[in-house]
Amino acid sequence: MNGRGYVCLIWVVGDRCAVNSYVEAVRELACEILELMAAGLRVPDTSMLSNFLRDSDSDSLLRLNHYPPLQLLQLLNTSNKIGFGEHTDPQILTILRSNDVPGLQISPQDGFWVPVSPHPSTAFCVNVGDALQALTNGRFLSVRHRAMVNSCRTRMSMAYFGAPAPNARIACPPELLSPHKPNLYRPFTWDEYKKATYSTKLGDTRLRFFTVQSDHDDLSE
Ligand SMILES: O=C(O)CCC(=O)C(=O)O
Ligand SMILES: [Fe+2]
Repeated sequence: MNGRGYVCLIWVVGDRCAVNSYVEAVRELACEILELMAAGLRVPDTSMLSNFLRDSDSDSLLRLNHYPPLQLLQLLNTSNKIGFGEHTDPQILTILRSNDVPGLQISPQDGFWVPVSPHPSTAFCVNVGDALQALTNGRFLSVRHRAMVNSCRTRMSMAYFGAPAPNARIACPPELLSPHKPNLYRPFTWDEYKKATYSTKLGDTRLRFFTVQSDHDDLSE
């Protein structure tokens, strides 16, 4: 247990070849999605977002989550139905798939949770992360989500988090700025954002430390 519920984080060490092929394929998918998003935003350089993931120093990662069934957890005298507490993903884009056990929920609005049905053989769930929200000046919003445990079945999920390189500068392109849409976030590096992530709680909205108005906010408050 890692203090985030009953999620068991496994860093992949098994069949490297299969894992590498999977990561390459989902990275390509994420890049194509980001290029379509950039085109939709009419950014002249449509690879401006995908380049972050293609960078050889990209901090992208693959995470496997394992949620034992509630019945089993109750034998251990714990009955927390939340497997992974509510949060937004800090990175640019997440490509997630799970086995056929439901559990993922998204919150389009405070206090409301909408279940996302699993489609293990036909569909991925794609989450906008905080860095993409900043890069698009809030045109795309990072989605708050959580994962519940199932009462009798084990749930497993696999998430590819497409991230920038540590020293990459996260700044909205000038084409997305106008007097009516001024910059919401000050430029920051991915390293700075990761530090903010580590020094706050899982469910915190860390982008607030990077809003233009909060230039002088103290992370330790
Ligand atoms: O297991 C899930 O469906 C969600 C996992 C998740 O949100 C994460 O790993 O960041
Ligand atoms: Fe997540």
